[in-house]
Amino acid sequence: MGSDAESLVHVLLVSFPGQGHVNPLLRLGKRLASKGLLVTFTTPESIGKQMRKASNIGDEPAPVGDGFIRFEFFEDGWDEDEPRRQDLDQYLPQLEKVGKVLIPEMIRRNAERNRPISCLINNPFIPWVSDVAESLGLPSAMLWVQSCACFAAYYHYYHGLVPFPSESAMEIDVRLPCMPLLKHDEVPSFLYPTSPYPFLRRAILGQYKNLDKPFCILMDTFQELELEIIEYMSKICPIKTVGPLFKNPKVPNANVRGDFMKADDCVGWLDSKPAGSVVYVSFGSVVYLKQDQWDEIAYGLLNSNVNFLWVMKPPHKDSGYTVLTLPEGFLEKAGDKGKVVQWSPQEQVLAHPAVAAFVTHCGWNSSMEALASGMPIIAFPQWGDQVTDAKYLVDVFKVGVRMCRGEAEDKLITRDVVEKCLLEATVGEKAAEMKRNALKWKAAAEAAVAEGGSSDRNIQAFVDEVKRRSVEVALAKGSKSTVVEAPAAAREGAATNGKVELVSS
Ligand SMILES: O=c1ccn([C@@H]2O[C@H](COP(=O)(O)OP(=O)(O)O)[C@@H](O)[C@H]2O)c(=O)[nH]1
Ligand SMILES: O=C(O)c1ccc(O[C@@H]2O[C@H](CO)[C@@H](O)[C@H](O)[C@H]2O)cc1
Repeated sequence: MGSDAESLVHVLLVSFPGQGHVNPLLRLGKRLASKGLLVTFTTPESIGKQMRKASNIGDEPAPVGDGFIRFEFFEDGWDEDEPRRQDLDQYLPQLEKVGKVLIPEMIRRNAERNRPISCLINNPFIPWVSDVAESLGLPSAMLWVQSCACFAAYYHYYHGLVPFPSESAMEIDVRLPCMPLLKHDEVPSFLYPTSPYPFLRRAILGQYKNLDKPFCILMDTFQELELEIIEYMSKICPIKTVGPLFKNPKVPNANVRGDFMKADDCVGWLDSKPAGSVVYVSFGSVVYLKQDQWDEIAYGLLNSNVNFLWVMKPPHKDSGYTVLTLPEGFLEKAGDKGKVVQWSPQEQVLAHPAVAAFVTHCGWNSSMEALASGMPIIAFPQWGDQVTDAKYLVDVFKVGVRMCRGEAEDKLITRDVVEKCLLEATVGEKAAEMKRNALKWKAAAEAAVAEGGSSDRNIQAFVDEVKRRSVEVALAKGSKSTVVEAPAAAREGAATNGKVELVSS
């Protein structure tokens, strides 16, 4: 490794191996690197292998702005084709067991190679990373990869601060401070007493048991987007909003990506379409719909006569999901009006002028990417935070129409409803109003990440704090200190705590 990289303060990012977790943590890594840190990103080798195959990940540290990012994966102790990886109730304890041994070894190895690690950062589902940090006398931080509203909902549930739906009162609304009233089915669905995903409830709440350990909770949201709830929760927890992380003004083209699958080429096809004529349809990396729902979406797309780009990712062989098919003759009928891919370069798609609207499952990454790209959405949430995100996208941020309320409703959304929503979001006054609102959020997001904006100031303050703590760590360990520049002076300028004014019908 070049001596330049060795002289930098070094942070280790440990990610849960899910696409919706890797993407924001890797984006944070690039942002920290661009501000002059050496960043090592790690996740299990099973995913590392996929990332190396799909993306441009080399063995050497990649320069990003003033710093570098590098990758080091760790074995999770299971055979390559172990099906239990698909069962989080079995996989999370396995990750904890091996991670608690292998991450300290990785840290020791790096120290021996003259690049001592000064801070650990994890994302949800692997809260034991802060135990590892504590046991080694290192500071730790956590990147929350959902909205602050969801963070607040889980926090209030975990501490029993307000009543949530329970077996005896399934349909109660939930009133949380500084948030709109949430109907029972707008609360993160892992908290429903009937949730079929109790392991995901356990996984996400696991972080709250360890919430006193990280010195900072970074969030992929921005001040102006969730102003009141961020201010409220910041009085309780050490929150710093740093989003939208996917917008990195300093290194927009950094070639380091974390896709698990190579994206299919669809930009050429989008280039051939008129501006604002295409609907992009994607349900993220883990949601799978049933075949009858898939068919209704297919016919809704055909009947609406819109151009469409549809992501149809193959399920993991051990996931228990069957491979979805398209109705007979669908592709022929669609002709050049439609394109179906297995995985898309979503950031590029959402930024493309041909795209008019996004049918999304409302995962938080997709939601932030849409908001920050000025893209109206058609909400098709299924579970977890998605149902809360849909509520905010439609009723609070006012950038979307609702196509469904979530998997718990167990309702087939018919082709007529699909068609109606597609047209509502792409043609007429309501569509124009949503686009105006979306463009306001795009501008607000750009201001937040621009030099001196709210997220940029928070990242800079975090980097300064990591550097300050690295000196303490080095002194405590009696080892050679890493070179630390003086903390950047507090930045002035584009900061605003103003609200974004929305157009409302
Ligand atoms: O075809 C696709 C579908 C998704 N994504 C990316 O995968 C992530 C999905 O995260 P999200 O939180 O939206 O949903 P999850 O997959 O975790 O349910 C986002 O960053 C998307 O940009 C992508 O690059 N191509
Ligand atoms: O790999 C899994 O089993 C897995 C991956 C991701 C999951 O949740 C997704 O995470 C996103 C970030 O928290 C969230 O916004 C999205 O809605 C979820 O689908 C769950 C399981």
